[in-house]
Amino acid sequence: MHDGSGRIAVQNLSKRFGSIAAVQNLSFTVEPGSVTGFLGPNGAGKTTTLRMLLGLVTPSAGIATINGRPHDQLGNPARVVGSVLENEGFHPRRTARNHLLVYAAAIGVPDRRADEVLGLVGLSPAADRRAGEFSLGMRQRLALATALLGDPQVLVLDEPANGLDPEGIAWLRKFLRSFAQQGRTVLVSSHLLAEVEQTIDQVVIISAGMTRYFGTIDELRKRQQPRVFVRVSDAAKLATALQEAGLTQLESMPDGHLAVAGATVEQVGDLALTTGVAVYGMHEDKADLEKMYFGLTAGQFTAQHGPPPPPRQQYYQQQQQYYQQPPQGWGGQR
Ligand SMILES: Nc1ncnc2c1ncn2[C@@H]1O[C@H](COP(=O)(O)OP(=O)(O)OP(=O)(O)O)[C@@H](O)[C@H]1O
Repeated sequence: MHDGSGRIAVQNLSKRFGSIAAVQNLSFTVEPGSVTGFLGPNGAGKTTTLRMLLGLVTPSAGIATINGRPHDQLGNPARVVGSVLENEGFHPRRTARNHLLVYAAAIGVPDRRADEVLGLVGLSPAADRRAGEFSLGMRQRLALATALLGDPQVLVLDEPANGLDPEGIAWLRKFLRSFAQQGRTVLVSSHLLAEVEQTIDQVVIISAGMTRYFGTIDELRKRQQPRVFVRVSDAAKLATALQEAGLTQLESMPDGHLAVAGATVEQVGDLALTTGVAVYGMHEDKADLEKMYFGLTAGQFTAQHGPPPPPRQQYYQQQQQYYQQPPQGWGGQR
């Protein structure tokens, strides 16, 4: 049987659909008590990965486990993991409560659980309305209620904020956090960092089916370096002075600015003054998580067809420093 840990482990997971490498050697873990974001642009392989985790797609290589077991070895999986995937279908003429009663019977939980989960997702007032009349946001809540029927230890949600209004998103955020605070596990996919940034503790970022970053969101924030952009009378002279002062991460921008990473405007201004170059303009580019996410996932479509052209290539390579190798010690491929 499974180990009851609430841990999700994805190890060297790959999936090919003919010539398309949808997922390539992906590895990450999701621990209980946390909300983990699973981020990547459209077509990055998120849904395919989640479907492999949930036993709906067979991996070409590698293994995805929940509680130490692949999905098909979980016994009564609805008691362990609840999931909401894209395009969940509901019988349009069935009421929300009836829909839940059918599922409750299928997984062997008492009927009263249907009303409990309707309450949990804020759908009690709509219990007797037909699902066909529901808005997209209400359907998302009903799908979540269905996932919660078995009182699972683990929740896996694919783009759950789709169709939710700002109030719905705020509600979902609070719900997922309190679910995780009970020592449960939440893995939530999105293609928008901003949508999940305030909800998640951990993040797995993928692009073109490969892991680009795996770690805490705080660590990701810390890795960002603000840059100072300066336009001067003699950029080469200032660059030499900056390097001598230990500020070596420099880049000449196409618009003539010199970008200096890890420096303050005061440092750059003072150095320009002592070096004797005139400053025509200067601004600081504050650390921006969204920009960094974009940098990590940029090139998804160019990477497979040769290197992207400069200056993007330069930027892309810079971002590689943020790439964090998955933890060592994974088992081999299955
Ligand atoms: N059943 C399938 N047959 C063929 N190709 C597939 C199949 N499912 C997914 N793919 C391809 O695998 C790649 C990854 O798709 P996937 O749906 O996993 O990405 P995603 O990150 O979930 O994207 P989105 O955010 O748009 O939902 C895409 O190129 C997609 O076209």
